[in-house]
Amino acid sequence: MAESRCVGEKIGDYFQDRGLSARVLKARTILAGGLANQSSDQFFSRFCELFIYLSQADSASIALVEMPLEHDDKQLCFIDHAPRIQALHRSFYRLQLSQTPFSTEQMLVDLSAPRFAAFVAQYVTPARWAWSIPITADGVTIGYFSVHFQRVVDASELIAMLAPFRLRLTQELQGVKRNIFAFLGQQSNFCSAGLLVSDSKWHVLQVNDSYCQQSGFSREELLYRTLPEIMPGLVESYDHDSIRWQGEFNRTHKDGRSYQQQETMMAIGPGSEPAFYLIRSDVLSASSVPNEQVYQLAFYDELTGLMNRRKLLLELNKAFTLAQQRAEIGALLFIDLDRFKSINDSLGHDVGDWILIQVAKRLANIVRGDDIIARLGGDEFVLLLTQLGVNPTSAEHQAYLVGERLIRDITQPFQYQKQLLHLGASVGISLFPGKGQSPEDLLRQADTAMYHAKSNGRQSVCFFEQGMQYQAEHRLQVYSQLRQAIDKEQFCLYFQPQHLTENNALIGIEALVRWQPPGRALILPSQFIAFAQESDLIVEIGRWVLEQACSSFVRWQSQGLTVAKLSVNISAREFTQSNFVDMVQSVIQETQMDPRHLQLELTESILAVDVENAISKMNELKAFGVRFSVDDFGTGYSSLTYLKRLPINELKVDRSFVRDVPHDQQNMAIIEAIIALAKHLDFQVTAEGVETHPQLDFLRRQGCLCYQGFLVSKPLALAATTRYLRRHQPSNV
Ligand SMILES: Nc1nc2c(ncn2[C@@H]2O[C@H](COP(=O)(O)O[C@H]3[C@@H](O)[C@H](n4cnc5c(=O)[nH]c(N)nc54)O[C@@H]3COP(=O)(O)O)[C@@H](O)[C@H]2O)c(=O)[nH]1
Repeated sequence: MAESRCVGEKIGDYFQDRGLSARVLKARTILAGGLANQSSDQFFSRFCELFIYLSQADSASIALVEMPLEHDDKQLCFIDHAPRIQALHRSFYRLQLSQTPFSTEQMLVDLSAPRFAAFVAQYVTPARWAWSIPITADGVTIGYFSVHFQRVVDASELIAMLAPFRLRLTQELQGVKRNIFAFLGQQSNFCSAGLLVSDSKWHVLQVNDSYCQQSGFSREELLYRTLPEIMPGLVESYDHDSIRWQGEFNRTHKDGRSYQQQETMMAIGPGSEPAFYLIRSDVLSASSVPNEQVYQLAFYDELTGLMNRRKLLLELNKAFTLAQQRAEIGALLFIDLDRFKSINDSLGHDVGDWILIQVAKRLANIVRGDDIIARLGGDEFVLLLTQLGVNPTSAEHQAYLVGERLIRDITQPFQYQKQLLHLGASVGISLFPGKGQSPEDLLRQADTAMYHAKSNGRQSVCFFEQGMQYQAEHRLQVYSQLRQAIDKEQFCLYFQPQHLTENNALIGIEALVRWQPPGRALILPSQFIAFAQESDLIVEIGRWVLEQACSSFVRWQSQGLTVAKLSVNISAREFTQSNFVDMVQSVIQETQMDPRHLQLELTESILAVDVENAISKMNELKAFGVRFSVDDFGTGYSSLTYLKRLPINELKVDRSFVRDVPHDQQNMAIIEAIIALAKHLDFQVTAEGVETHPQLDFLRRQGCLCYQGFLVSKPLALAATTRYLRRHQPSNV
């Protein structure tokens, strides 16, 4: 049998092998460097180019799997491809799609098998091996990455090379899917005009039924070809400077008839360099859809009906010119919703979409006739206020009042079925026209100010100041350094022991992450965790921490070094991921950790966002044996009602309360109250940050079961933890 399928290797297994060869590490480094600053537009082609170079392959492609408009068969859209390899790659992808039960597995195929003979024969130097791996999101295959080789292939090496980039690959593919297919898929069913979408290199990515009927060609015959082949003369005539370009052409039907059609072409996608083009074709004798519809598709957000980024930039240009002519001030308010992501992740995209529509309606109620509202994508909205007068102080004040009002309106709960959903908003404002300021600058400045509003504790309004620009650049720098730290595995774990107050026996250890850049001092979590949380990198870091902590714990157990519990910190972004429970379970399985020893530390704020969802996730893991503690207890907002309903095992008294014991009577009273509450609810209590004997004596007297802190031990590196565990085994104490 010439074909070998790597049966049994599931995606989750790919990450197990940590004994990576120098070649793989070098390839990862080059890929990370080459991809770090790639925009979404360039990402796929750069990825393929680098992968071909590093794996000494012949060709590579990335394809998106999508249900077609007729719902008959799965479609493939080549995101990146060289025309000469299309047929070969396509036949391979089709084969993979037909293997439904194996669709989450990689495939390695010998192309000398008879079934590929017809395709291989078309090439002067056909590849010998084809390797393909699915790209999955939430367990669903959304695309494939495929590489073809002359040489014999080591699939495990390819997987190891790819592993750190899978998440980005998935995210980029999801972005394309959202942009293009949602856009065209929904519109084309009711559009009797022909519609095609091409990428910036003129490859046809999607076409609707009407175009197939007009031209007589099937979708299969049109996809993957180029616009110059299908519509000769169009690209050459197209005026890149016009927003919506139109021309008339004589076309030839598949059956040889010639007919005349009007073709309208416009660029879509963010920024000044469009990623896609939309082409509408109207057979001149029979057009029933108004051009208005095409305009609507290109300039308005499909979900909310608000203007999109492209239209906003056009309006901004107009507003700038007018403001300059009239010497009047305007303001741009950049709005980002707080907690939207948690709701979207936990309650699903339908609820997320519903919320966005409601927010759009509330914003519409705030604005005056001339003001403009746009949705830039995700949970980002923009309000453009014009004609705020000539006095900067007064203009600033008016913009501030609108910002405050919109925060107030958005903060009002949204009633979704029987649930009340709570959102917030952070608002950044930049005034215009400024010296040398372009519409794009204005948008960037308001975005930067919004970021500051968010880091000021959310729900606030912040004006742009020049110094913020430098901070924004700094953030970008930290982001790419953290990204590299993940790819190059520059993190390590420290462990802090936890002891019983009564007899000082060792009861647990808490895993605490550190960042060790080569040749530089160790970086504490306070310097990067908050940033990792904002940028979502925490999801990857968190998984790594859990894997490493569990693996170390299991290794200690196998050496006879026992300790009752391993605590691991979980951040809100990790917990609200829809696959959080699966992720924890798969790490437990991969590392063979006994879940009864694992305690996940969640903060009060995580639990307060969406209690029902938190309860269901925690119960699922509790059934598996996992335990939970509430970290930094007393510093956030805890409703006693939900505390009772959550499957919690332990409360951790925050070290800010312990710090001034025995001098601060108020904090001592709070500690007493927490311990009493825990007793009633049958939770254990661990006090954090214990540094002195009087603090320990006080906690012991109050009946606090466990403590951790510098008094007994600082967090220890791996080898020091092993020695510590050895010293504190019951037999050695
Ligand atoms: N999501 C994740 N968050 C993490 C992870 N690792 C850490 N963190 C978060 O960072 C916070 C700070 O951690 P760290 O700098 O490691 O500080 C810990 C201890 O060093 C410190 N500590 C412990 N005892 C004392 C003491 O006696 N005095 C004193 N001044 N500091 C002390 O407290 C931190 C442990 O606290 P806690 O987690 O609340 O138990 C940390 O709080 C996490 O929120 C991670 O992997 N993922």
